[in-house]
Amino acid sequence: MINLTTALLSVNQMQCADRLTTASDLPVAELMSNAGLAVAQAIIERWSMRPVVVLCGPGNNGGDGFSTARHLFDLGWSVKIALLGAADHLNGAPLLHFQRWHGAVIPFAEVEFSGDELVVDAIFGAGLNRPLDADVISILEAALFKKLPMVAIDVPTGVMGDTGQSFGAVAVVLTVTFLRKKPGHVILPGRLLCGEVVVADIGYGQQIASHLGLNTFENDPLVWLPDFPVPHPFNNKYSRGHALIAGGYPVTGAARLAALSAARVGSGLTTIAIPEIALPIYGASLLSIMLEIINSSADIERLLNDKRYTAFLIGPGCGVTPDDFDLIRIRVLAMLATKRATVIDADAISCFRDDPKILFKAIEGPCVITPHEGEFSRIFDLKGDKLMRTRFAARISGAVIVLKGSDTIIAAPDGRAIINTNAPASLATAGAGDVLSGLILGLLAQGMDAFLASAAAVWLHGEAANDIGLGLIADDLPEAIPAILDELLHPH
Ligand SMILES: NC(=O)C1=CN([C@@H]2O[C@H](COP(=O)(O)OP(=O)(O)OC[C@H]3O[C@@H](n4cnc5c(N)ncnc54)[C@H](OP(=O)(O)O)[C@@H]3O)[C@@H](O)[C@H]2O)[C@H](O)CC1
Ligand SMILES: [K+]
Repeated sequence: MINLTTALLSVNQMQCADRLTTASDLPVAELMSNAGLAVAQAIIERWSMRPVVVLCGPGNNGGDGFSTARHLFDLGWSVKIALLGAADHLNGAPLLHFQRWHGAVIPFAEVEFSGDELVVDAIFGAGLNRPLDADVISILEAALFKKLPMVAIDVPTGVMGDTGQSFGAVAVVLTVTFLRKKPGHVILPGRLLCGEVVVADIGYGQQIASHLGLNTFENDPLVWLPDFPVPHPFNNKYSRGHALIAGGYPVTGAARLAALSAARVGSGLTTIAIPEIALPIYGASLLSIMLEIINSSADIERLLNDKRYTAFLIGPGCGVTPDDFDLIRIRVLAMLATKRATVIDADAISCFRDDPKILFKAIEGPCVITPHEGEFSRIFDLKGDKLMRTRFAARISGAVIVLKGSDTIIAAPDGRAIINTNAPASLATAGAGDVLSGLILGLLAQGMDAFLASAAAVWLHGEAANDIGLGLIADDLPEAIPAILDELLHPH
């Protein structure tokens, strides 16, 4: 069972949490009061007292706003409420909190932000279900134009909680959400629009998380560290697996980067299978990485039948010309036929563009496919948000899908998904993808579960890039892995 600490809540799961909680012990109005107190708390921890305007919508998000306004007012702050729509449309808990408010209330149309120095966005939250109307967009843009810091309740108005997509949202400084983050807090552009995210427990109780069927997580060692292969005294180089990479020619750097990465992340042995013509190039630059010459399909068969190889990688540097396609496809299918862990990257993905079903049908063992958006669209004809597309691709292919980007998503065929948030923009550089596929290969070679190995590799990849900083080139990444592993496995 994956640690639920970094689990993300869908809008439905949030509503389920509300129902489970209000059915048992806490009425919605009290949850709402606690929500307002949490928002007020987060504000006073970050800003000195100043005039605040709370923009309130017609539903429970607005209700949180009324409650926030009252808590700030009770602390001596100067607060006014701007209400979208008519007060007599309010009902339930929002109405109750509106009735407890005795300060100024102005209609949205009269908001000018004159004298205001802080804006609380309590217009729409989890209930957003369509693009914003012009009056809402203009008020948000007016606040932005006046450079007023904004605090969003639950999510910035206009951000879809389940997907991170924006329908007219503007960036806020701070977002206060409840019980757990939503996917919209970590997937782009939502992540960038939310600013700092504070998660408050407003009375749900942590045990409720285990009743919500949570299957989406923010990437963090908490999710996969228990399954991470750690060297131990009884290890020998054979017990730590043997990674095999199909080496390209004349593009040889990709496979070498992948091999170094697999070795650095702990694969006991790492071999690159290369055509004889490439021997001088590979041989001149590699020491601990071994080489196998393959000049015929019989050579490949011999290698793949050797059970000592525990995981395969094909794709980096394969070279995409039509006559290459057939050879690459044959090799991919031969690797998959062994049912041993296989990573399929780059051109080994693209070469199935004409008939992806051939690839999907051959996937019976642990398999990880690592496309960027372009390669993804060559084998998956899917529309919709990134999280849904990655999940669906995993389900129809039977592979773990690593859809790369600043918000890489790792999805398993069983529906679980992990969203990565540590990757710096400097990773958009040639060869970084080869390093990532090598890291995944190295962990698979040691027997790690394909889904968790992919998440761990994506996280290590981002951490290494953060350690290196600007000016990063892919060549630096494998050498940065030991320090990350040391920090991860031997925290100081
Ligand atoms: N126990 C609880 O429920 C708690 C909830 N919390 C807060 O509640 C919000 C979610 O509240 P909800 O009422 O479900 O939805 P919103 O307040 O986000 O939106 C209200 C309604 O507005 C309509 N809507 C949606 N999108 C738009 C739009 N673009 N333009 C205009 N109107 C829109 C929609 O109603 P319709 O009938 O018009 O479809 C929404 O229902 C959650 O975010 C939390 O902040 C508390 O935090 C905890 C307790
Ligand atoms: K909001």
